Amino acid sequence: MTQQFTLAVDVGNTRAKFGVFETAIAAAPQVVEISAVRLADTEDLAHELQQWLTNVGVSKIRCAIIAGSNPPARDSLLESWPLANSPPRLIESHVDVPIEVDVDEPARVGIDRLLTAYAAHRLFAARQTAIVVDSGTATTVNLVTSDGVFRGGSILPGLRLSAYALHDYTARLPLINTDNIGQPVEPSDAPVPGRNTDQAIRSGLFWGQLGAIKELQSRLSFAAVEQFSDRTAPACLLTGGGGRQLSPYLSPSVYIDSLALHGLALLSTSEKAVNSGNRG
Ligand SMILES: Nc1ncnc2c1ncn2[C@@H]1O[C@H](COP(=O)(O)OP(=O)(O)O)[C@@H](O)[C@H]1O
Ligand SMILES: CC(C)(COP(=O)(O)O)[C@@H](O)C(=O)NCCC(=O)O
Ligand SMILES: [K+]
Repeated sequence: MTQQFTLAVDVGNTRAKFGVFETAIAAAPQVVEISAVRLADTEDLAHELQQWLTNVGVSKIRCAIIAGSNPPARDSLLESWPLANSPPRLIESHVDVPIEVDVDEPARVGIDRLLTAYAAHRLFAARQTAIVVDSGTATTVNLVTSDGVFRGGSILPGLRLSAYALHDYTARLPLINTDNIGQPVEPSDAPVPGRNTDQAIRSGLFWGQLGAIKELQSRLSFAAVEQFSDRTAPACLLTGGGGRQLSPYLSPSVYIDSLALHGLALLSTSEKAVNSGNRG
């Protein structure tokens, strides 16, 4: 069995996610390290990546693979790619992801949505309907039927974006900080009924986001049966920077840190990547 370390990079609209995986043909990629850098906090992603690899002590990257919903930031990282011996394979288009895409315009679907759908079906919900929730800059709630076909989904503003929208487009609403990666939200953090503006926004944003996701989950579960005759019990997979906050309230659901990276790591074990010469 060929064993190797794969570097996967997913450049989102808020954060770039870095992952090192142990990958082997015909085996699920194993996480070695995952990290994320806020784009607003760095001028030089390439330097951050290099620094991170040094810190985690992974010196022998055998192949690198990159994608992202934020092409300008992705491209600036590509231009100053720090690993001369491991030029990254770019996953840019739906034709690079081995998943059938049943929507009007497959080319317009965010590559992050396809990668999470692919990882969900191949790694976490192989014989089930999968509902994939990515709580990122935007929140996306997507359907993958048990035959592994991406059926589309819904896009709504994410928690942070919604907080900014309330502040930026009103005269009197304060900017509420919703950032809380890794910490579950307690009901006391978002009290209902809110007794002041701060609490009203907090509870509106959090329970509203949660309610929207639940409604979409229920509609997608119904659509799986009614439109696609898919009667398997749906699995709900949750990822993204807001995922951990939402996860306790979306049960049963499984939270997976940076699910798109898992999709990239899995892709790196496919024939095309193995033969592409991306070896350090
Ligand atoms: N410290 C934080 N900084 C930024 N976003 C955070 C933080 N904590 C939680 N979040 C949530 O994570 C979301 C961004 O998730 P992320 O996975 O980084 O998105 P993207 O894939 O779009 O880059 C924000 O909208 C916000 O709701
Ligand atoms: C919806 C998204 C902005 C989500 O990106 P993210 O918030 O995770 O950075 C991205 O998937 C995107 O730009 N999609 C293009 C339109 C579509 O998926 O149909
Ligand atoms: K994303």
